[in-house]
Amino acid sequence: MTAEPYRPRRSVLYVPASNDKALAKIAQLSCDAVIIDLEDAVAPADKVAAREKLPAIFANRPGANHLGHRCEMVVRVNALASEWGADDLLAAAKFEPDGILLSKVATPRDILEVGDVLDDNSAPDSVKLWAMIETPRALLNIGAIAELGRDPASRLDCFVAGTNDLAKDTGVLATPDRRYLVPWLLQMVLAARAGGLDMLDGVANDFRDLDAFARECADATAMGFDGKTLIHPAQIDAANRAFAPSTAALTEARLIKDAFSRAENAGKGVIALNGRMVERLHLAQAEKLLAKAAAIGA
Ligand SMILES: CC(C)(COP(=O)(O)OP(=O)(O)OC[C@H]1O[C@@H](n2cnc3c(N)ncnc32)[C@H](O)[C@@H]1OP(=O)(O)O)[C@@H](O)C(=O)NCCC(=O)NCCSC(=O)C[C@H](O)C(=O)O
Ligand SMILES: [Mg+2]
Repeated sequence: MTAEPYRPRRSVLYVPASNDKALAKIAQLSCDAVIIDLEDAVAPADKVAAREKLPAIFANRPGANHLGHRCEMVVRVNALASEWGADDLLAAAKFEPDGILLSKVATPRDILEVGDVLDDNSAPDSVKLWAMIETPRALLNIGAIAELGRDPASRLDCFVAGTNDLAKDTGVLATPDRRYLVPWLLQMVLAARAGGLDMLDGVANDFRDLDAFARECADATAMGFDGKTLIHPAQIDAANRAFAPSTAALTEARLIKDAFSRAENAGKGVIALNGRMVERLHLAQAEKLLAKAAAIGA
């Protein structure tokens, strides 16, 4: 696997395809990506009409911002086993979204089958697959699913935690501190890293409580998530802040970079910096962080 340039996915907002007012807002939002939802945000009676809005939605695809980033457009389709899934997939693929988010994934086969459909329909390689990790079977199979990320032909690019469905299907209590979900969230991060995938945290349903939301973002950052899925525009700024490198981390990264660039440290694998051991792996980490900060203008 070669390292790809950093693509920010700090804030990823679900927008129900059935909600015209919300759809009209997309161009003004400062989130890194939107997920046009055909799945759980859309009532069964509205599913077909929601899918028929895709041409108009993609006709208004946002352009690049001042840093050259375009808000990614991803479509979440209904489970392939459902009556809508296959048609959703073919309809979404036509608009060459940045990603197609598969709901209720259970096994690697679910990803491979969709990849085959996209290949058969000549979808360009730029159309990636994102997978919801929201079923007990997905969690049990997560290592094998993540392994697909190591093969670019699979198109698998990103995992999204579906904590609402996980709580529903397992009976786990979703407490404000998410203590019973944390082991599974960490397992998702680990698997995503093994497969070279991005990993997005699940949604915070209580969208009016921005203090609780900021705490949840801080926890997600500490757990290693790349960003958070959101349900309301009010959550965007806090997510963008939380998943950006902190000032302290950037200061530390610059110190490490400066130290290794000094003549006396040339060729050294390990140095002492302010009483701490610093290795070249820390330099690589620091350079990655600085590149991330540059990409988001932090
Ligand atoms: C939760 C909501 C139903 C709340 O909507 P509403 O009461 O209309 O909120 P506001 O009045 O505060 O909205 C203010 C304005 O912002 C716009 N808005 C609201 N939400 C969005 C959005 N998601 N994207 C874009 N714009 C949005 C409103 O239209 C208002 O605009 P205006 O009137 O012009 O000022 C609603 O926020 C909502 O529907 N959110 C998304 C819900 C959703 O997509 N759910 C499914 C995904 S979550 C999930 O499935 C998790 C996962 O699968 C799991 O298992 O965990
Ligand atoms: Mg779900």
